[in-house]
This record gives sequence, C-alpha cells and structure tokens, in this order.
Amino acid sequence: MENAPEEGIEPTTRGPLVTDPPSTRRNIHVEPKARKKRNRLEFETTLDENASPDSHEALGPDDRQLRPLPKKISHVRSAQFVHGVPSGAPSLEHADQLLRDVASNALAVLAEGVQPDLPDWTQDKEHDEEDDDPVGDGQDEASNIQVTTPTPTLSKPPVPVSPPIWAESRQEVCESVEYFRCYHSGVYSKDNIVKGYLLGAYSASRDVFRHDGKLIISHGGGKSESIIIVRGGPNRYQTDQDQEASDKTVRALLKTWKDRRPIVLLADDKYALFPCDLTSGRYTYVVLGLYWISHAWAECQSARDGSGRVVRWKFAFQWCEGQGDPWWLPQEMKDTMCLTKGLSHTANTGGNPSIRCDKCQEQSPFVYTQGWMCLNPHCDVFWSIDGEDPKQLDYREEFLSLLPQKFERLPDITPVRVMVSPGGVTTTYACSRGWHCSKCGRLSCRYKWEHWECSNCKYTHAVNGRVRSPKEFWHQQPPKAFLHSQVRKDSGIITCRLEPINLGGNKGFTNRLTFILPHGRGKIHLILGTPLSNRDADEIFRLYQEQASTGELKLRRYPLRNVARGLLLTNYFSQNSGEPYQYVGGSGQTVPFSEAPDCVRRALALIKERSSLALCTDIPFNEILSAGYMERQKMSFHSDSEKGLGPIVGSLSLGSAALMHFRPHVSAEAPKAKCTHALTLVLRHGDVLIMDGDGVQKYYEHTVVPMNFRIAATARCIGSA
Ligand SMILES: O=C(O)CCC(=O)C(=O)O
Repeated sequence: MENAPEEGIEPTTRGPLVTDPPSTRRNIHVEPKARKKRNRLEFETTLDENASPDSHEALGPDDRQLRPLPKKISHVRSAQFVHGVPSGAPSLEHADQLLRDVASNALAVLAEGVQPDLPDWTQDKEHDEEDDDPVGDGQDEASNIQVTTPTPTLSKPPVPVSPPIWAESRQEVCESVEYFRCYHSGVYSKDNIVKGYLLGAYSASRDVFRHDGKLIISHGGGKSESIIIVRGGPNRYQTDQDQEASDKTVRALLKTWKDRRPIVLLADDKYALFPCDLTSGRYTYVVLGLYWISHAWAECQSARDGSGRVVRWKFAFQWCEGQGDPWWLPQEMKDTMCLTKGLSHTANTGGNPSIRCDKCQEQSPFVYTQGWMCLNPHCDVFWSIDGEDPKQLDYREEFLSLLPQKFERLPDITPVRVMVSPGGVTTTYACSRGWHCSKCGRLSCRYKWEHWECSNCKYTHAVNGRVRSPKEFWHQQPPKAFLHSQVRKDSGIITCRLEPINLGGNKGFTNRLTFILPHGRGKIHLILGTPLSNRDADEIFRLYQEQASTGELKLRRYPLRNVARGLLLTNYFSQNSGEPYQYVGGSGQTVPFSEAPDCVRRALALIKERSSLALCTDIPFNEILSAGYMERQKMSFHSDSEKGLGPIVGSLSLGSAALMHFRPHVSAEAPKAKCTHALTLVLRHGDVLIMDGDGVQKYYEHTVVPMNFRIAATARCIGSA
C-alpha cells in the first residue's frame, strides 16, 4: 500500500491557504498630490484613568469593507454521481433477497429494541469547519509554504522551568487543545472569533516582545509570499498580497479585538523574539498564555519580490492579568515583579491618543515617534507623514505601555482529560483526541488504543469501556441515497448482476456484487454479510475489541511521514500480522501469525473462506493489516501498490458502516478536476471486499471513511508478485 502522492503540508506559522489570483493584488502608491497636502489633524485623546481597552479603539474594521466570504467548496460532489448502470439489472429475486436482508436487519434491531443514539460524523453539520485535515486528500485543497528565510536564533538561555503546556509536533497541539486546531495557518478561528495565535519564525519588522512578554506585537492574516503546492499539478508561486480587513483571518482578528476576547498565544521554537531557547528541551511548541488584543492597525511593508509595497495588519497582544506571571520568567524576576506590581508596567497609560484623519474621517492610533499618520488602507493619505512615505519608524514608548484591563473570569487553558466514557463507549471522538500530561506538561496524541500515554514521560491514563455490539450500527444510513454502491456514469465501470453464493453449512446464502473496471484493469467484488452468516464476524468483532483494549492486539497510530515540524501520525490505529508489510509503521512492527492474537487469525480464516467461495479459488493470503477507527477517523486515499504485493487484496469490515471511494490516480493525464469518485461502496459489518487485479491499485486509489467505530482486517499476499 502506498500513500497518495503527497501534498506539501508544511505547517506554516503565518497565513491560511492563499488562493486569490495575483491580479487581486493592490500595492500602495501614494499619489504625490496627496502627499503634498498636509492633513488637518484633529486630536481626540481618548485615554483616561479608568479607560477600558474599548475606549482606546482607534481604527476599527470598517464594516462597509466587509464582504461575504466565498462559500467553502464542498467536498461532496454527489451531484456528479448517478446510480450505477448495471450491465444486466439484478433479477427480481435477487433484489428481493437484498430487501429481505435489509428488512431482517431492521426487524432484529426492533426486536432487540436497540436504537442507540449514534453520532455520525460524516453527516455532522456541526463538525468543526476549521479543524484542518492534516493529511488532506487534496480534493480541493492546496497548501502553502512560506519561503522567507527564518530569523537565525541567537544564543539564548534555556527555559527556567518546563513549560506548563508544550508539544513536539503540531499534530499534538491540534489534537489536544481546543484553541489551536489548524495545521496550515498561524491563526485559529471558529465562528469568526480567534481562539489561538501561533508566533513562529516569520517575524516582520517592528514585531515586538516587551514587558517580559506581556506585550507582543505581531503581524497576522496570511497572504505572504509562498509556494502553493498543488496535488498532481505544478506548484504555484504566490506573491505577497495586500491584506484586507475583510480577509477571513484579519476579519476574525479584528472582531476578537473589538469584542475584547481573550485568546491563547502559542510560540514555536523558531520564534526569534522569545527570550529562552526552546530547542534545548524539545519544546517545539509552547503555550504562552492568555492575551487580549489591545491594538490593531494596518501598516505598509515592502513586498518581498521588490515589486512595491503591501498592506499588512499588525496586532498588539497584551497579557491577561489574573493568570499569574509568565512561566518563562526566572523566579528572581517574578519575586521582583511581586514587589513592584502595579508600578512597573502600567506607569504610562495616558499617552495613546486616537486621531481622526481629515481626509477619511477614520481614527488611527498614534503609533510611531516620527509622527501620526492615517492608518486606514483605503484613505488617500494612508501611510504618509506630512505627505512623505515614512523612511524609518519606531514605536512611541506610550504606545508600548500596558493598558488597564479587567477580565471577570478567564478560561482555563489546560486541556481537560477524558474521565468518564458516556455509556461505556471508549471510541468516541473525544477518546481519539490527544491529552495533556499533568506530570510533565507534554501534549500527546492518542497513539495507543488501550490507553493514553505521554510521549515524554510515559505516564498513562486509561478509561474503561464496554464491548460494542454490531447491532448498535445496523440502523446506520449512508449519507447518499443508495443501498450498496454508486458508480459514476462516465467512469466506464460496469456493475454486474448480483450473484448468489452458498456459504455452506447452516450459514445460508449471501450475494456477491461485482464491478468490472474499464480496459481490463480488474474487478472489485463485495460479498455481503447477512444476519445469519455474520455469527463469525460478530465473534471476531468482540474479540478484536477485547484484545485491543487489553493491549494483546497492539493497535497503534504510526507515523505517516516526517513533516518539517515533527511526526504526523495516521488518522487510524493499526497492527500488522503475518508477513512484514512496509507501509504502516515499517515492517519491524509486524507480528508473525504464530504470535498474533485470535481476532487476527480468525479474521484471516473468514476472509480466506469467503474469497475462495466468491472467486472459486484459494488465495494464499499471508498478511493481515488490522485497522481500528474511532469516531471521525479514516484512511485517506492510497493504493496498495507496495512492491511484491500479490494482485488480490481482501478485507473484512466489522462494526460501523463505512464508505469506500475509488478514484483514478491523480496524474498529469487525469487532472484534479476529473478525479472525483468513480465508485463508492457501502461496507457494512460482515462484508468482505475483494480488489482483484494489479490494475485496481495501479490505476485507482481508495479511501475508507467509517461512519463510526469500525474495525477492518485487510489481507494481502506478500512476496507473491
Ligand atoms: O477497509 C478499510 O478500513 C481500509 C482497508 C484498506 O484500504 C487498506 O488496508 O489498505
């Protein structure tokens, strides 16, 4: 199995995905006429002793500039699908059999009175839109990498204490805290409110770390020079562009500033202004604490390609009092601060006038010692002092002073640990998330099935659950209106008539659905489970759960690949048995069948039995990859095309239903737009799927998206190709 061709998922510290065409760029050139004309300045000093941050507001986001965001491109392209076109429609009796299967499932559900309230994340409209997919199937996405050279790290002292919340990889952060869940941007917002802001390598002129970090000035909002790596196509170069108050990230930052909401600041070990060396302790990401935005204003900067200037928004973040002193301060400094509290940093609170521009009538803060200037990017006299472009700018000391503030109640930023499992279910989304180690502060992904374990000090935390029954998933309806499959009309795939299979003994009959791929590329068979034939599958499902929860079956999330900032783990748990299989975890993680738990051996036997009945020949499967999916986990697009693999792959589905999508490989010949799902199958408990032929892997890739908790056992023939 080979992972899908990789997109460049280089988590950047600044800037969301940039997709605006370069033509939208608007470099600022102040007309000489406007420069000569001197503004009539109207001073409106807004500060007083009791001033709240609101009363300092000088340059607010102009609501008239706000435009609706473009609608998010939907990943669901159901409109392009039509029902499969069978080469011969199923006979009435086969259709009848299918209906009877479905009806008997439904009756069994009713008889048991099992109608659990199962969340189905594939249909969950509330699913967090901004929770980026780190792997990214690349349907509609491109990632950008900033190309700015990072500021060299000067020699700094090590951190005086272990940071209270830290991580080695971005995935650990995104999976463990609620306030930073994006892989591609330095600003995480939800519902137009910024929750977290990451300070990283790409500092700009006039970025500031003052008052021991109680005042931080940074630039936010993306649109910087970057390389956009497009899956299956040539990379694109993105020039620096103007930021607009209406850009998604800037807009959210401005709203958060206006609402005076606390946000969490994080820093990575490349943030040059941080006073301590974070690399000394593998502290790649640290949570600094809660801040609020005390000022927001627009600046001009030279475009990196030398083609003019671009507008950049700057934000001043001030430490929220009431959360103690910053953890990175040495104890002596904290002691001194205690003595001088209230004196040192708030000495000057009265010198921050807002000034109204006589040209645009907007107020701008008095930021720079060189003089006041209008900071409304839409004003003719934006960024000019006395009609001249400012050459050098320094902040006014008054502007950098800490402002009075009052927060009634600050949120707790330490991630909460999952303590109880609702209804004894330990495969919920919450259970798949990372956690915070109370012993050493490290954030870790949930990488072991049987419990949470700190990746640093190995401290563990377990939650007891119960074994789930397949009946809990019978009522599931796939989100699309079809029973077993959907074939795209122009895919060339032929759906064959249903074939009955005698399962022998007292197991009765089932049906086989076969799809013939075009140009002799192979076949895909779906052998349906039935209530009668599923007794083995039910037992295997139970065994899998028991043996995984005790750790006898070592289900793990293995590194998918090394990204620049730490490991990226798969979004499912797995374990390989039998012959070594390179793809997941490397072949070293394989357990020989003689040592494999019962669940694996029984799954292998069932797959062998069903595939030999369906294909009328014995398949020498000698490897099983067991995959465990908690809610919202999935296996991204890939193909099983590792060298030495035999042409037949068979898999057994257990637990929740899943959608399996096939699409042609993305290549220069098959541009991205055409690579929609050619075939979608619904895999249910007890179903066995067979991919038959090299061409299935060579010309197609597949993904599996379970609707809820699911186990799959996939068998291959290794070393037989
Ligand atoms: O059925 C599943 O969950 C995924 C199987 C699969 O694609 C694989 O193991 O390669």
